[in-house]
Amino acid sequence: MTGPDVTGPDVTGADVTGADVTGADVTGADVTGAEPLLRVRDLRIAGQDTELVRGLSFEVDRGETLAVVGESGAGKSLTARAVLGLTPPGLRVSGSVRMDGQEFRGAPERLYRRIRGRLVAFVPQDALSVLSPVHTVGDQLALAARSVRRLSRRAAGERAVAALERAGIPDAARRARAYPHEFSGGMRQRVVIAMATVNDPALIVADEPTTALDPVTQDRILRMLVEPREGTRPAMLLVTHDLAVAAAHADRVLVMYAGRFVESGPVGPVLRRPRAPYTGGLVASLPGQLATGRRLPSIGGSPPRPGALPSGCAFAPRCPAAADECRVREPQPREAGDGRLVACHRLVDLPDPVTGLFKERV
Ligand SMILES: Nc1ncnc2c1ncn2[C@@H]1O[C@H](COP(=O)(O)OP(=O)(O)OP(=O)(O)O)[C@@H](O)[C@H]1O
Repeated sequence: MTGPDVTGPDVTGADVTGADVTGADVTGADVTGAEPLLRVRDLRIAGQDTELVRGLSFEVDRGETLAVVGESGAGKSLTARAVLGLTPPGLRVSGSVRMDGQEFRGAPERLYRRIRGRLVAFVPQDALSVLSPVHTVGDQLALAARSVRRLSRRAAGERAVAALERAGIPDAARRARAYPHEFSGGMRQRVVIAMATVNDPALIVADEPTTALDPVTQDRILRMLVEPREGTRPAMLLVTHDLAVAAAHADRVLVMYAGRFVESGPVGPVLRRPRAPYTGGLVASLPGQLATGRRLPSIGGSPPRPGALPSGCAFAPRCPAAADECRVREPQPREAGDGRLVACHRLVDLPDPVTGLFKERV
């Protein structure tokens, strides 16, 4: 199925200028093996009279973790939800969301229900809330397995136990008959991982799944979510406000600001040598920078409300490098080498990295 918007002009829209991004396969209906697992093009999510996500394009390859970072309100969660077909009611979504070569944006809910679990699984912010208190853990896992596969009760039960075992729950066959409240906090988290992985999804969408947990537990859960199964590692779209989590778990990072694309690329280079001033500001305010004895720099001000965006680049009012052009036109993503895309008018004349711009700010 190929939605009309895949071939429409919106998909190759003006805000994606890099040759790789508008590559030949963007408009082609032919799906080749080279297509990434997830390809989002010109995603727009609008409320009553404000655009909340504004023309976002990105890709996630098989087995790769992409962290989506940015301050509160950047549109990270809405983007994740749009990928899952779970955008809150009342919001309008346009653009293209292709998974495994198939267009899903605008697909009927019954199609999305089928792919959620089988192709893509969701681990929400309040991950523990996905567990029902009135059913045994084994029944819940078996139900999740049967919702996407034709399985006998027995086979689904076996799949449930195998998922619990893989998630590190000892004596899984017996524990499958217990209710969530009978598990300790740590074991309940493992049950959630079993739920997310019971159908071997190719992509896991995780929205700040571990924010409330201590760093060691956080680290373990994120690793377990993408543990290879039968030699294949699931891909992950990881929404986080924590750059340290992104650095530890992601292969690539996508930085968002006020619903827009700011910068993307391999996580090490982007965080070590940010090129967009906004990324530079985020990196400069990492607590780790304190260890060097510098004052903690920060980006002055706060992000604009969706209904009160400035003209031009939304970051310009907070940007120490903003020029006249920045207050007039929104920058489009441009190739910046090393698999990097950067949306900044001043890309070519700013220091590389841009972190220094923020050193003297408090
Ligand atoms: N259902 C909704 N109706 C109207 N506006 C919404 C709705 N959901 C989110 N928004 C607005 O959309 C913008 C982006 O929200 P989103 O939750 O995606 O941000 P975020 O980057 O995930 O932030 P956080 O890190 O705080 O979760 C915010 O301004 C938010 O207030």
